[in-house]
Amino acid sequence: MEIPSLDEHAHAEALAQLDGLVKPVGALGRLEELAAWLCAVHGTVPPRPLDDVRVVVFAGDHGVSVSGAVSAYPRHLTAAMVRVFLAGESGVNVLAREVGAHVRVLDIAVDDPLDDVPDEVRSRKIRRGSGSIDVADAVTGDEAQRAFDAGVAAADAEIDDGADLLIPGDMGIGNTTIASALVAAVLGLPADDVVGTGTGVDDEGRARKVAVLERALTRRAMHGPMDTLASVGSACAAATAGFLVRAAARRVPVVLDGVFPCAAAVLAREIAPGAERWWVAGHRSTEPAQAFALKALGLDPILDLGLRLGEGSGAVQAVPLLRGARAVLSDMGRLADLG
Ligand SMILES: O=C(O)c1ccc[n+]([C@@H]2O[C@H](COP(=O)([O-])O)[C@@H](O)[C@H]2O)c1
Ligand SMILES: Cc1cc2nc[nH]c2cc1C
Repeated sequence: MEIPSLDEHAHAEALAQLDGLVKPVGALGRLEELAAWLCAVHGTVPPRPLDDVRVVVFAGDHGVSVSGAVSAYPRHLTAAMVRVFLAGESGVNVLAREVGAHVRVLDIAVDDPLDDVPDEVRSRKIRRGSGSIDVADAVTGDEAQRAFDAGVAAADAEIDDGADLLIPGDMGIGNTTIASALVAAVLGLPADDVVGTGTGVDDEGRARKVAVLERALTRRAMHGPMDTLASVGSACAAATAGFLVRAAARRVPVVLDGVFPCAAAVLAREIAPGAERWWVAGHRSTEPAQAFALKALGLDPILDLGLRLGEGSGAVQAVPLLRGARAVLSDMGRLADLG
């Protein structure tokens, strides 16, 4: 998929106009950078409003959680949380409402039956029951590709429906182990450096996660990003990567959230170099793998609130700052007009 360049002319013009606003040069700090980035994304100064913000939560289970040893919570919570998203009562639902963002949940690979949820939630389902990455591939190469394509289609659906800004969210017990494995595999990092405590495992739980990664990373050679997604990733990671690449290809900005979407972003960047220019990092999670992923992507998180919920919850909190950055360029007075 071809990734367009950002508009460098609009970026330079934005920086020049920012310097001329009624404030000391540079006084709006990071907001100025974000304003210029939005101009480069939209190719206009000021950028367009970000009215229609959409979170798509990719929900799925991971074979690695079957043993119950890598998460502080039982795997059945993945399916249960899908119903919570649909009821509008999850953390991201509540926070998204505050900023007027829409939340959709997609069952990509939830293991427990979800026969009671609307068909559209399951319309992009890839499979149930994935491999535990320490002993087997998570999914087949064909499933990884189909999941990637499902993510592409999910982005297309939101963009065709008028989305101005996209946020990939995640829900999946055990997915911090998967995210860490992906980051370690692509960046060549030791397991012990990338593994965190996820939902809150103790030292022994963390040591089990490290052992899983060590086995997963040496189990077999991986040949390219799609093979890595199949081997130590998951259908959800592949779908998130597809979503990210498509947003960039269609010039729609993305706010990245915590460790899982950021790990998927590292893979997406391998698949489509340059796509990362269309993304900003919404917040810094507590997971070390997210810090490595952001560094590799060259992204500096907007917020640092100690969040580790996932779902897209941190990214939605950055939306008012992006809107503020746009408003500065659009509505502030100019020094030159002071006389
Ligand atoms: O976004 C993060 O950085 C983050 C950090 C820790 C946990 N989570 C969420 O918690 C779940 C994964 O945690 P775990 O311990 O089961 O691997 C999954 O549903 C994630 O959305 C998310
Ligand atoms: C309750 C709960 C909600 C979540 N949201 C994202 N990950 C989660 C993990 C748990 C355990």
